[in-house]
Amino acid sequence: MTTGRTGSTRPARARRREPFATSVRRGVPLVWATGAGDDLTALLGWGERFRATAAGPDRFATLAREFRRFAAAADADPHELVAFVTLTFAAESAEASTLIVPEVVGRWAGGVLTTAEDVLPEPSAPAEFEELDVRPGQLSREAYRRAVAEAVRRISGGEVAKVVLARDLEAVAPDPVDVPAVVARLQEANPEAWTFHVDGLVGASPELLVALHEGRVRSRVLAGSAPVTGDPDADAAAAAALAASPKDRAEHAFAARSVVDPLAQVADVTAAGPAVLRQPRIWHLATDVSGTLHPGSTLGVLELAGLVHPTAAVCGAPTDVAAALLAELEGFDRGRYAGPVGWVDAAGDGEFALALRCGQVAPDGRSVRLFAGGGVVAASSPSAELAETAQKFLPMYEALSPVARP
Ligand SMILES: C=C(O[C@H]1C=CC=C(C(=O)O)[C@@H]1O)C(=O)O
Repeated sequence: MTTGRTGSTRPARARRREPFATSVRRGVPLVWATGAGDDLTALLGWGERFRATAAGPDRFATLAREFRRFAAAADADPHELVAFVTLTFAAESAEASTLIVPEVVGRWAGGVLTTAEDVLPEPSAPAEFEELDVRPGQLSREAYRRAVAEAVRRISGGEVAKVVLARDLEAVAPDPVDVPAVVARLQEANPEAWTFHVDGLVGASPELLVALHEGRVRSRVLAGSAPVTGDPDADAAAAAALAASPKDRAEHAFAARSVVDPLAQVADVTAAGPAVLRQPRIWHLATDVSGTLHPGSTLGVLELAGLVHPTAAVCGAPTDVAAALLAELEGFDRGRYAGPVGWVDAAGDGEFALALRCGQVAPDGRSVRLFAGGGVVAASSPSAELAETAQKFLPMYEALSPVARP
């Protein structure tokens, strides 16, 4: 399904020197942001010039085709014509995978917001502090523990090697959630992550599914976790234990292979890792993958995302068995959680994160469904996985309720 019109992109002409937190308060923009301080860069979008939605196994190809069709009719510099995209985790999801070309694109860098047109809304005033009421989601804590125990049994029986199991929470607000404030807090607290807001999906993911820039491919694969507590000695010990943990290294190896193998079919890639990566609330094992698309390749970043999704960081191994098992054991629709989220331009370049550490804001803005999951392998324990998911809810929880951080 598509709506919208075509037109041409005018040269950049409006520049505003203002904090990122002010730029995101101009209406409720589409957001893709990463970096700290002077290195913070963001792509922002206002309004809707074109929207395409898709479902099912062909959702990647459908959105890529619809965007190409739109771009072909638009008289624009391919690198200036940008779409924000969120795709569902599962082909069977009842939710839509959505691609939005904004009316106005903004680029925030070096303290300056640059837009092609000087038509932005004035920044809104922040909402009053409001504590959200966090309620159980569709999979209770006890049900999650049971699901992990059952997954370990199935792994021991040889049915599957790894499966990633998630649970959800419902954060309910008396007034509509102040999404710009949530975005600004997520970005400030998680500068190494990719902060996003696309079609009500908001979060800060530390995991880059795939990026493509003029033939150069990048990915950051994460799997294997330990909590960051703020105590330097305990944190150093946790990082060392994570780096040496056979359970986490096994969990990570599945994820790294699930990205490197498909990318190697279309690009010359090398992988560096795993290294221990510190996020504000959690350590991860991380492998950075980089390379160059094979000569003559016409693949864009959306097609690359479709090629690697779902990786074993969010699904498991073997992929098809793990996908069926997680659907059976979780028993809920993940929607866009753990699906690709990011942006693409009309040249096919762009960046996609895995939608982790995120929530889906309800259409009335009064609730946010939060998700977190963990990779289960033979040596996993239900209580440890439950604790790990609790740790992974923290970035969203802290951004929704502005509590002091250590
Ligand atoms: C599935 C999630 O995390 C993935 C990414 C990093 C580490 C993970 C882990 O250690 O289990 C997961 O594979 C999530 O945050 O919901």
